[in-house]
Amino acid sequence: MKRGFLAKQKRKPVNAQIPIEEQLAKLVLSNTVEPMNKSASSEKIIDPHKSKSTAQSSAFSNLSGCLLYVNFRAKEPLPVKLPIGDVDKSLPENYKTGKPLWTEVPAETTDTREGICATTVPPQRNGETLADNPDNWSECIFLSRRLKYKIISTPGFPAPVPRPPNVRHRLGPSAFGTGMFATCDIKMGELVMSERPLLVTSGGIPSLYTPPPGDPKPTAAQIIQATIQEYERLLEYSVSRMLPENRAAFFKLHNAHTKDGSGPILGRIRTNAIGITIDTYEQKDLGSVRYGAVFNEISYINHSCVPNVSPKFSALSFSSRVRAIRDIKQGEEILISYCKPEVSTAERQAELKPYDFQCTCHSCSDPSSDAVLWKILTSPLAVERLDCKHRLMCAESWIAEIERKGWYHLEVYGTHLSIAAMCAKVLKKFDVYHKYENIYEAWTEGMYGESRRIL
Ligand SMILES: C[S@@+](CC[C@H](N)C(=O)[O-])C[C@H]1O[C@@H](n2cnc3c(N)ncnc32)[C@H](O)[C@@H]1O
Repeated sequence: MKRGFLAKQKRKPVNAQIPIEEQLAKLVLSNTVEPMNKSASSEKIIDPHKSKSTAQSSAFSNLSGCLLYVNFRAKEPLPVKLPIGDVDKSLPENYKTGKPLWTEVPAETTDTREGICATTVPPQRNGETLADNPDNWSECIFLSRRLKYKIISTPGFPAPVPRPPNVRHRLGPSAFGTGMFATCDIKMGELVMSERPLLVTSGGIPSLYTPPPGDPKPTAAQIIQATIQEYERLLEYSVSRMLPENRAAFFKLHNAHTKDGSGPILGRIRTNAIGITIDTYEQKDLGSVRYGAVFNEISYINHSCVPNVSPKFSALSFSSRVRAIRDIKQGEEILISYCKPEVSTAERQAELKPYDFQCTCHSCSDPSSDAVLWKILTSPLAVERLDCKHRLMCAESWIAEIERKGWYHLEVYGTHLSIAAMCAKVLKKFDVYHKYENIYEAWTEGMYGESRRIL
């Protein structure tokens, strides 16, 4: 429990010695709502255990494109908010677009150098259409050419996009525009649908605009606007590589960013992209990096702070699987959370601002929900000192409370399921043990895309 109002927020010190304009000149544009760390933006291989926990903690975070990162000389990048709403869109005086800073990477690349690239995953050969590959292709902007090589050289790549045995979802009108709905009852852990993204964009865009020497000093806001413009050019190139039906599907998506300087492509990314973790296999190491993905169908899933599904990305099939984290009834709307789960109502509402709506879910509407959330998040500590019998009773009452609230997206639900199962085993209540073990396995399948056993 390191996030949200439980966390002792360590604010990164702003480097006072370096003027903001200079810091902004080395701008890194991030799409994810989570601060990108150095390992993510440089695609460094990271500890697989750590990468697992990152994947878990970010299972629900959507991508709002609400942060800019300034890669100034200090060690940690400084996050700066991307503009939202009706803002001054003036550009630096004498602003001209520069030379493109990206390269195109051939289909079966073995290029492992650093550098921004626009590429297609899986490799698409000249003239291939959806009839040749119904699983589709993703246009990608990677911060290093090495990432594509790592993905396509993973043994077993590309695995087919997994499908449920029958179609379990449809798109249709919802209270929030278009949404996704269940076409049959779906059990906790089951696959609702899966899909390869239309577009995958880097978590960070380094220094796409630098004011020419001798030019009048631009303001911080002008540098942000120029960077957004440069980024849109790269995005235009990537979108121009799409199959026409994919491009049409992309431009059909909602754009909540029409007044803040975002171009039509960045605006759609900020409205519709979902944070994904790309885990790749290279020699004996797992590399894990954060990107953002826009989908033909998954991007129509609306938000609730009380979601009923979790999307999880697999690099092997290069697709996201949407699984139920609780039983879903036929006709129910499928909902994900665009914000972090374990934070207060005010923090969630602030995170949702770039999507341009006010959440009215029952957690947001209930003034007592923050206090209950706090109690639930700290509850495993309270049961720690109890004997097995009372620990089981307490864990069961927290499980019931979480289920009443519908907060299956909280990791603490899994904690209490495993506490209850382990206590029941010690007390030789094997029917109770199996009950919680089964729920735990189905729930982990839904939450993390893999069924985990209680050890
Ligand atoms: C990723 S899109 C979802 C699909 C969208 N409903 C559509 O018709 O294209 C995100 C947008 O959907 C709307 N939306 C999603 N969840 C919402 C909610 N809980 N309440 C109100 N509007 C919501 C907002 O306009 C938001 O910017």
